Amino acid sequence: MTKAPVNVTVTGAAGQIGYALLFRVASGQLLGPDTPVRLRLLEIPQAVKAAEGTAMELDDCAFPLLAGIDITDDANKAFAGTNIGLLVGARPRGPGMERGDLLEANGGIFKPQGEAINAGAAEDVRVLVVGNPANTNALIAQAHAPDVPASRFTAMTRLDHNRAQTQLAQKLGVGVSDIKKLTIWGNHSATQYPDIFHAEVNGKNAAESVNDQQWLADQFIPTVAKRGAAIIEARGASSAASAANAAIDHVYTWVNGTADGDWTSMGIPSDGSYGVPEGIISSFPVTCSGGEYQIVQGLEINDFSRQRIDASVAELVEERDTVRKLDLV
Ligand SMILES: NC(=O)c1ccc[n+]([C@@H]2O[C@H](COP(=O)([O-])OP(=O)(O)OC[C@H]3O[C@@H](n4cnc5c(N)ncnc54)[C@H](O)[C@@H]3O)[C@@H](O)[C@H]2O)c1
Ligand SMILES: O=C(O)C[C@H](O)C(=O)O
Repeated sequence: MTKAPVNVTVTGAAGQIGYALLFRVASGQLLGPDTPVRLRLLEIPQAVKAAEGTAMELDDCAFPLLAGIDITDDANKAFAGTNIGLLVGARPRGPGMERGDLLEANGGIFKPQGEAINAGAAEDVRVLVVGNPANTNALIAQAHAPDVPASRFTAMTRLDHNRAQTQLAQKLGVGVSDIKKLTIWGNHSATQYPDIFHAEVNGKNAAESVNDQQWLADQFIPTVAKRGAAIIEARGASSAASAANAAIDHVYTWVNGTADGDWTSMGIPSDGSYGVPEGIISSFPVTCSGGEYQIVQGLEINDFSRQRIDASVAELVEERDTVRKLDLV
């Protein structure tokens, strides 16, 4: 190892996604084969032992890039000096819980984690929130880290992006890498809008190649938007390996850049582009370069897309207003 290790904090490390994620981070897939990592695992006290078990397994892999593992139930220790924060641990929706209850319960997690990031993270810290409701949890954390640039707080819609890519490739009988410039707009929820109007399939416009408005409206969009629920129904548990894979993709692309002639989807604080109210964390098409992302500008939004983007953004505004009333942002 010649480079200094990058500190990667993973919350909810003993959970399902944590188990699918940590080995890939430690093997170099998050940051590349030349970058050593030091893992910081944050768990609630009852799950620290399970996290220790995972750490034993990580040790047993003898990953050359793994410079060390710290395990704690203290957010301040977990985020001290961290460069990359993967915020996976969240409170799942329980029986009889309303959306507002869920947001309040998650406020109890993401507020102190935002404060801990503000207090001690490295200057270049980059945060990905995976734990649901991811966009608004990211907003809560960001609101409590006033000294960190807001742009460093992102929410995961890469899983939705990857899902859309495969659905479209299967419809057209092409490979996933033949598809470029897909966009997920809005919230990581059933209101999200997967947009193929600017996507390209082997250089041709995807919507024109599909040429099937009914498939788009009645199959493609609901399949992508409700895929999480379909996985829960089929597995009896929410997506874990695919979510971990998307987290790896999100950070890898953010740090290493998008390919020429392509873009990706990230939940990021809106700068007002495309009529999305400033400050809410909404998914946009972005290009990445030099460790920074930029919203793709100048896309023409047709009426079909406008309605759907507006509906998902309205849900995000409602979530923001709920957490505002709870004094969480
Ligand atoms: N954005 C996405 O695309 C996406 C996709 C799949 C799942 N998710 C979400 O990711 C989250 C995690 O999923 P999972 O399957 O790993 O759940 P899980 O229940 O298996 O694991 C969650 C872990 O978080 C821990 N945890 C709870 N509160 C914590 C806190 N304050 N600090 C640290 N750890 C804490 C729990 O002890 C548990 O080990 C869920 O909210 C899920 O809905 C998001
Ligand atoms: O955990 C969930 O509710 C679903 C998850 O966000 C997913 O998209 O698979």
